[in-house]
Amino acid sequence: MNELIQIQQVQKRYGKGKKTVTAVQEANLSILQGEAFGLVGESGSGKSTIGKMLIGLEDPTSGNISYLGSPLWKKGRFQNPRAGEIQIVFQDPQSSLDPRMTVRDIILEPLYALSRSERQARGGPSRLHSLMKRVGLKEEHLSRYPHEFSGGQRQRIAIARALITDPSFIVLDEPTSALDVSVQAQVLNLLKELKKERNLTYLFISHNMAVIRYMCDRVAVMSRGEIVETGPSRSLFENPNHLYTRTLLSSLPSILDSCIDTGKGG
Ligand SMILES: Nc1ncnc2c1ncn2[C@@H]1O[C@H](COP(=O)(O)OP(=O)(O)OP(=O)(O)O)[C@@H](O)[C@H]1O
Repeated sequence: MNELIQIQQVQKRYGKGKKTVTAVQEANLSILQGEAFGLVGESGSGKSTIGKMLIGLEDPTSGNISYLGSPLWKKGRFQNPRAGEIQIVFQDPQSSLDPRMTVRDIILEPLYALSRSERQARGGPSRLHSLMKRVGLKEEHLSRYPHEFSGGQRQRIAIARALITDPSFIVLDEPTSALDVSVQAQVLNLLKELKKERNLTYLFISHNMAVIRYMCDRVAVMSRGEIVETGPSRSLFENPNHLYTRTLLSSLPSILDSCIDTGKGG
C-alpha cells in the first residue's frame, strides 16, 4: 500500500510566552492508502490536534505533513489536495451540526465550497438521496432540523455530510463517544462498511481501546503530545511494548467489546 499521509517531526504549540502549551511534540507517522489508522490516548494527549492539522484547522508550528507526497501546509497555508478530498466527523453531532439548518442544507453545504465542475464531477446534489439511504436515513428527514433526531441519527447526518464530496480520507474524531453503547456499535459498523465500499482511508481518533481495536489496522498511542508506540492493531493489543499502552489496555471497556463482537443492534 502507498503512503497517503506522512507526518514528519511535527510540533504544535498553542499560545505564547508562559502560556505556551505543546500539544504535539516531534510526531512521526505515516498513514497508508486504504487503511484505518487509529490514534489512541488519554484526554489532552494531542490526538485532535493531529486531526485538525490534517484537515486544515490548525497549522503545524514546525515539521512537515504531506499528502501523496505533496506538502499539506506551505508557509502557514493549507494546501487542499483536491477540494473536499479530506473530511472530518466530530465527536458531538449536537454541536457540530448547525441547529438552524435543515438536514438537506447541512449535508449539501460542503459541496458549495467546490467549483461547479468539481461538484458535477462528484455527482453533485443528485447523490443526496442515495447517500441518505446508504447511511440509514429517510428522504422525509431532509426537511427536518438536527434537534428532531436521536444522537445516532445525527451522527449519520454528519457522516453523510462528510461523504457528499466523495473524499478519499476522513478524520473520525471520537465519532461514537457521545452515543449510547448499542448505538455506537451500529455507527461503527456503518463506518466499517462505508470504508470498504468507497475505499476510504481513516484516521480514527479515540481514547477507547476497544473501539480502536475493532476499527483499525494500525495504531499509534499518544501520551502528553508524544507518539509512544505504533504498530499493527493485533500485535499492539496482544503484546504492548510501552507501559502507557498497557495501562490503557487495562481500562478496556468490556461492555462495548461484547456489544461489537456479537454485532448487537447492527
Ligand atoms: N486552541 C487551543 N488553545 C490552547 N490550547 C489548546 C488548544 N487546543 C488544544 N489545546 C491543548 O493542547 C493539548 C492537546 O489537546 P487535544 O485536544 O489535541 O488532545 P486530545 O488528545 O484530542 O484530547 P481530547 O480527547 O480531550 O479531545 C491539551 O493540553 C489542550 O488543552
